[in-house]
Amino acid sequence: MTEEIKKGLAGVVVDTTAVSKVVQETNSLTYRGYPVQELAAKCSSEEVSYLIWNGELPTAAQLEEFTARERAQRTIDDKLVQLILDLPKDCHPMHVVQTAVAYLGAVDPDADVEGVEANLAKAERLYAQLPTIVAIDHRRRHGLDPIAPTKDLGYAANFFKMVFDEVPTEEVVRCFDISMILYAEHSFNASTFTSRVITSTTSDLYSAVAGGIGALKGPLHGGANEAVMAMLEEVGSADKASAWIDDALANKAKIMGFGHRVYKNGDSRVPTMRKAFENMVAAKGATDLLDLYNAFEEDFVERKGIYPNLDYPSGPAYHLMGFDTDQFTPIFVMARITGWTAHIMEQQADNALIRPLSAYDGHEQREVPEDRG
Ligand SMILES: CC(=O)SCCNC(=O)CCNC(=O)[C@H](O)C(C)(C)COP(=O)(O)OP(=O)(O)OC[C@H]1O[C@@H](n2cnc3c(N)ncnc32)[C@H](O)[C@@H]1OP(=O)(O)O
Ligand SMILES: O=C([O-])CC(=O)C(=O)O
Repeated sequence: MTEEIKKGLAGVVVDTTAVSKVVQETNSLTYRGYPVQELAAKCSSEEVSYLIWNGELPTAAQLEEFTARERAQRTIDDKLVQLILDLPKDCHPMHVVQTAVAYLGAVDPDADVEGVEANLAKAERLYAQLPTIVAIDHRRRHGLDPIAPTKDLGYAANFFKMVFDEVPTEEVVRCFDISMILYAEHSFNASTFTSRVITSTTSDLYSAVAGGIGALKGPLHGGANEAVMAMLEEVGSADKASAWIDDALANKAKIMGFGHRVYKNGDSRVPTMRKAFENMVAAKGATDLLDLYNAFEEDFVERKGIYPNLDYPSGPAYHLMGFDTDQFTPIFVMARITGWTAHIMEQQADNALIRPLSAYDGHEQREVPEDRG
């Protein structure tokens, strides 16, 4: 029998989803039917998370209840704080986030309770606590004590306060919030699919999220926002972009922040995030970085016809917000927790074990030799 191999599952439709729709032909993305650009223009990231989980935008009363629940759950227990503080300072922050999620699963007596109600409660708790986890990890690496979350600030502003002990201008907070909206969900990407595979075995939500974190870490996926910044720093300035690209292409390197499995003519989210990045450039007076960003993009697109993905503008935007490069992907986790958990609930509601086939190309069957030398 000759099987057709779909390497990387490219082009394979494996299930249905009502969470979001990515349309390659029109470069469009909708969450529960709403265009992501409109959500970014008109909503807070909290409203968008509510939408992704519940299928509808919240009313004012629903939003008030949801944000009150979120704010009330931000504090993490002292044992988890200590666990984070005890991890090696030079480990990747994604390992810290993954360890913290595994811990939260270990101490949740309802970890294995299935169903939307139980899983939504866990999803909301993770959403509320991930910023606290990321902030503590940032501060310990700088030799600083944790800063407790405050109930008086919104999701994004509270995160800045916990990381930097100050809240930047409203404009900077809004740029960050927009990145949270754009990163929240993207159909069957590698990390969401990983979470769905784990859920399909009837494993628990924490295990599925921890698996998603592992998949997101890789530079071909979420890790690209860190790799973009490292690359731009290595290039140095706009006038060096062309020669750097020459070298990279001669070495057959993948250029980080460009290309996408689904979008071949540009990522639906890039124009919105690019605008947010430009706002950050204006706020920080970082025109050199914008010049480099533009020169690099123009040169690479002209040569290869491969367009930037969301990680290209978000990496330098986070840099200008003051975050360390190796915290960019944990910040992505803070946003994507919403999408992952919505998919976990969707998978659980109509489950089939995900188990594809493979074509064998190893040794012919053979006998184990008696004499093995
Ligand atoms: C939030 C996110 O996860 S968005 C994705 C973030 N990842 C990155 O930015 C990493 C860089 N990009 C890539 O590696 C790829 O574009 C991926 C992994 C995102 C998508 O890959 P695929 O859909 O498998 O595309 P594929 O690898 O088949 O690319 C098709 C061709 O374009 C080339 N190509 C695609 N992206 C790039 C790139 N960034 N740099 C150089 N060449 C590229 C490939 O080498 C390939 O060329 P070939 O046909 O001569 O072999
Ligand atoms: O959809 C993908 O393959 C990757 C991506 O852009 C995302 O997860 O946001």
